[in-house]
Amino acid sequence: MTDAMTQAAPDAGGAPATAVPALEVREAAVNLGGVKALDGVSLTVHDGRLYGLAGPNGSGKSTLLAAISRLLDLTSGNILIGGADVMRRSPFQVAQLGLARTFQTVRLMPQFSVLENAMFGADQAVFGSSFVKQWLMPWWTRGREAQVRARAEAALDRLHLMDLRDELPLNLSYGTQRKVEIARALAAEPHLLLLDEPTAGMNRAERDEIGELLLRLRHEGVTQILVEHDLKMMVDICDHLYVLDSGHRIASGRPAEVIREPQVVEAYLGRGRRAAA
Ligand SMILES: Nc1ncnc2c1ncn2[C@@H]1O[C@H](COP(=O)(O)OP(=O)(O)OP(=O)(O)O)[C@@H](O)[C@H]1O
Repeated sequence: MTDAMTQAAPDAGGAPATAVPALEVREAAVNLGGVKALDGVSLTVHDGRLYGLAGPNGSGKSTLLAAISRLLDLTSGNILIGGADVMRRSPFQVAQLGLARTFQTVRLMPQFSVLENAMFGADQAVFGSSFVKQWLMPWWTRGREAQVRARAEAALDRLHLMDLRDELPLNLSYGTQRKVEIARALAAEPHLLLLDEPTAGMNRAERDEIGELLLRLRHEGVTQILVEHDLKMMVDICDHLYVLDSGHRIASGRPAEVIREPQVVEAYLGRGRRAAA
């Protein structure tokens, strides 16, 4: 299916396509140490929808999220967030466009409490780059701190983590640490949220809880891209599914239909068959 068809299609539960997409990836290519981690990938993400990004190990999903959040350079191609050219901006400036993300491996700061970790997520969104004000106007800083704390507490509350606000991350289970990471991203009150395997290491109940949270965020208008190996979860909650394989986009469309496409089945199963042979 082409992107033009994707935009015209009445995706299940999706909001109408807007004139300026929340995100456009145009022919993105990334070479990493001689490997074509991405090779001409294009995709379009519309406001307020929940997109799945699937693909077997090494297909380029994390590389794509890293490029969108400006943590690595494209070799060629372009990425636009709300029409703004990401490649001309620093990661900080990209966050200012309303982007927040979680990482494949937990990246909490172990010496800080759960609440303080969540406050880091809100910090940049509230303080922006007004460093001079922070030094010269302590009363301004105190006011902003209260805002940061309130946002962090609201985000922790959404994930039922307020009882753990004073704990250090290392005292928490891996699944709970992942939830703190999601809270940190939510504390930024993002418009576009990238989630790299947010349920890895979680039990079934925790996965269901995260699935419900992402659906709630979707109903609140947060545009999301979810990288996830659990295809059932993708089918259950995503409006649209993109599938990568070996750095190429191999499928795009309604999740329940996409996972049955022969090239998707081959990408997931063929690899296992070839390895077993
Ligand atoms: N720093 C790096 N140097 C060289 N090659 C890399 C580097 N990081 C990733 N790659 C390669 O780029 C390709 C895409 O990797 P990427 O991590 O984006 O895949 P993925 O779909 O996220 O995989 P997974 O599901 O296992 O997380 C793989 O072939 C990987 O080995």
